[in-house]
Amino acid sequence: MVKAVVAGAAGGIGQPLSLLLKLSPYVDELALYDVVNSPGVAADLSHISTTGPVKGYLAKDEAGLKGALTGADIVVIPAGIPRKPGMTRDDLFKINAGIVQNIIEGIAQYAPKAFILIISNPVNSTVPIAAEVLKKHNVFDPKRLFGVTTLDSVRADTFTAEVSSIKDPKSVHVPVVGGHSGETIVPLLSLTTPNVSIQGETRDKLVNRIQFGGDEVVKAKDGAGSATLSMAYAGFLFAEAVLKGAKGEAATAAAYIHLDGVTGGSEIKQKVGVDYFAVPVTFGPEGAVKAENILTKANEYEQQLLKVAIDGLKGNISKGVDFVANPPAN
Ligand SMILES: NC(=O)C1=CN([C@@H]2O[C@H](COP(=O)(O)OP(=O)(O)OC[C@H]3O[C@@H](n4cnc5c(N)ncnc54)[C@H](O)[C@@H]3O)[C@@H](O)[C@H]2O)C=CC1
Ligand SMILES: O=C([O-])CC(=O)C(=O)O
Repeated sequence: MVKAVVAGAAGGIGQPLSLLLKLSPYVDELALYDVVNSPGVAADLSHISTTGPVKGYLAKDEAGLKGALTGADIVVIPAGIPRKPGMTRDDLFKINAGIVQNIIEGIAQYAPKAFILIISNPVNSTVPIAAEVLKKHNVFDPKRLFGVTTLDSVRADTFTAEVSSIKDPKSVHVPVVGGHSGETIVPLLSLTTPNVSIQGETRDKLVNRIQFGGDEVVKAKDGAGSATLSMAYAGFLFAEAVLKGAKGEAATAAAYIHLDGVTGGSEIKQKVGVDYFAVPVTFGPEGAVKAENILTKANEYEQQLLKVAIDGLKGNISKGVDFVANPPAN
């Protein structure tokens, strides 16, 4: 029996993501947690004729976070505020850092073995925050904590198909590594399958579009938030990959992970010099069983992109670690 929890379930991502999880054969029970409206979303989804109960939990209720998390196998976290035009993901840190910290405190207490999937931005920093909180409670397992970067992969596949006139974007796979914001997102177009040849200005524009795809949506939504539906789809794909692996089925997807503690991770860490990096990960019953070092296969142009990404990630990671080590005065 697999119990999945969505924390931030009443939001723009949370609702469609909960819907997709309700439809998934890999999920037997759904708990929806939020500060508002989660019982309503749960009641709505519970009328869908797929098996498995759905229950809503509000932060202010007695059962609250504890009720939602107890017995959880997987917790997906899209709780927090989204960007408005003119903001960077890092501008969300001030509010979202504390929200993620609070939810992870609950996971450390009530579901320390759950797979944790963090969507809340800035992912480059919220994942280190989560790791530090889990470490404080002596329950940190790098194989079970993931920053969800799947939307970058989904965009890379879609946009690359567009410029290569490939009809079905699902038949394209572009490995995307690094982090999840602007220049920390590194698509390795030279390693695309099937092989595509995209050069010069077309390549530069494509890389830029993948790196700043989030801004495209923020701008188009014009103050009403950021990507929600494509993110719900991407988050669902990632959650299913983790759950397939847990069942012993073959599953691989890129994720932003703590490199120590995952097979192959220390080799990658030696190259990038930071603790966290998004790389292709293979999943198994214990979570991440292998991190694939594809960075050495990147071409010269991509090596330059990697350098810039690593520089950006350093600050994002230390900001997250520092937030837990030296909590800001209220
Ligand atoms: N990793 C990725 O690729 C992506 C990440 N995001 C991020 O996901 C987050 C959520 O985005 P949206 O769903 O559009 O925002 P939203 O504002 O529509 O929904 C967020 C939900 O979180 C809830 N929430 C706030 N504080 C909470 C708390 N302490 N505990 C539980 N729930 C709480 C809100 O009540 C709301 O229902 C944002 O930080 C956004 O930047 C968005 C798109 C892609
Ligand atoms: O752009 C944003 O703020 C939301 C996000 O992470 C994305 O769409 O990739």
